[in-house]
Amino acid sequence: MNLQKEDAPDRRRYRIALIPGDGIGGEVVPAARQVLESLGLDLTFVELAAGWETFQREGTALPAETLAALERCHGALFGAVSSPSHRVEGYTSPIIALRRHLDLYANLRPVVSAPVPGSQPDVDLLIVRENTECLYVKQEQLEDDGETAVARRVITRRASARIARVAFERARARQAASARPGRSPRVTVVHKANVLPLTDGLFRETALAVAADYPDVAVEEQIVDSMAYRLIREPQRYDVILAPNLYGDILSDAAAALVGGLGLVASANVGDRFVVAEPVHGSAPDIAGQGIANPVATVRAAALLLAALGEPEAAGRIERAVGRVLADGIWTPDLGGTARTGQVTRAIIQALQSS
Ligand SMILES: NC(=O)c1ccc[n+]([C@@H]2O[C@H](COP(=O)([O-])OP(=O)(O)OC[C@H]3O[C@@H](n4cnc5c(N)ncnc54)[C@H](O)[C@@H]3O)[C@@H](O)[C@H]2O)c1
Ligand SMILES: O=C(O)CC[C@H](C(=O)O)[C@@H](O)C(=O)O
Repeated sequence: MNLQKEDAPDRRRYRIALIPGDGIGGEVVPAARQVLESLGLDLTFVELAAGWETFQREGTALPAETLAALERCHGALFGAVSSPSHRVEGYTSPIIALRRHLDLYANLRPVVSAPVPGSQPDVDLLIVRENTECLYVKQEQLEDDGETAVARRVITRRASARIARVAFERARARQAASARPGRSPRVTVVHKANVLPLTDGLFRETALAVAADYPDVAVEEQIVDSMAYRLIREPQRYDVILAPNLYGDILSDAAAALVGGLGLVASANVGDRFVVAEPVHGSAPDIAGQGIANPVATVRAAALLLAALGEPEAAGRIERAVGRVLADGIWTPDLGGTARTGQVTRAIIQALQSS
């Protein structure tokens, strides 16, 4: 008997947390939810609070109920939060807190050419960003004189080794999936060990030691400033870029600019037991509330979430539908178009249904 997937006894159910957050998070997460709902998978959604507005309402940016509810979910889709650029007593970025709390130690950010204005051709790279330490331990202090501020930057061999393994494993997997036909897999280790030989030196040394276990994957190293330069000059030469937390943060926004912008680029925060997918962009206060946010990055984040949950086929369907909509020129203003968030979302759902 040929069972429809919906009738199959082994059909898996997923409980997915949605955390819209602030600003355009409240526009692009509902858009991605509609796309997920149109797939015919067995998904239930739980909407959870976090962010600046939550902080103003409840005195915490990441309520205990949100953390407790996440325990009962298979994975989460996060929108974006508005973190203030000045110190606010009691506020801490919920996405940074979630990464550490859930030990989501790998931040995976695929950057791929798109059929949109401003995208470089033939870019297909993956930024593998360490996601738990570096300056993100957030241990800052103002000295007694009030004139000097100090931040602690932590790099450990353990975290460097586990993120390096992720990078080399992904390089292998990308090769197997022929992400870059005819080219050998390669990991570029980013650091600033010429100036920071202890912290970045440890990251570099650990990554190069892990490389020895992957003789089939080429390894090279690149100092972060020249990495920024070469990334923009010749993005096509890169495959997997392995970076400590802050360098990975900065390089991923720069890389997004090479393929059509922040409206298109997604990421998955992955640990051994949980995944939180999110767009690379923030809450975009400059366009929030206007209905013109590009939903593609968050829709792609939903695809990364499904892939991480073990539904690569559904993830591939979403990616192909997004590709078709972009190729058809259905673009929000960030891409030079006039489409609104809802139009792009409906076009993606239509493309899914006709596939
Ligand atoms: N993971 C997160 O929650 C996250 C990530 C980055 C920034 N932030 C926060 O977001 C806030 C705003 O930061 P920012 O302005 O520096 O960066 P941003 O990423 O929010 O915006 C940068 C620029 O890109 C544009 N943009 C971003 N996403 C877009 C989309 N989907 N469609 C169309 N245009 C888009 C914005 O309009 C803006 O011009 C800050 O408070 C910051 O702390 C949060
Ligand atoms: O603004 C925040 O609360 C977090 C921003 C966040 C980061 O990792 O620094 C963002 O830049 C990102 O790349 O996810």
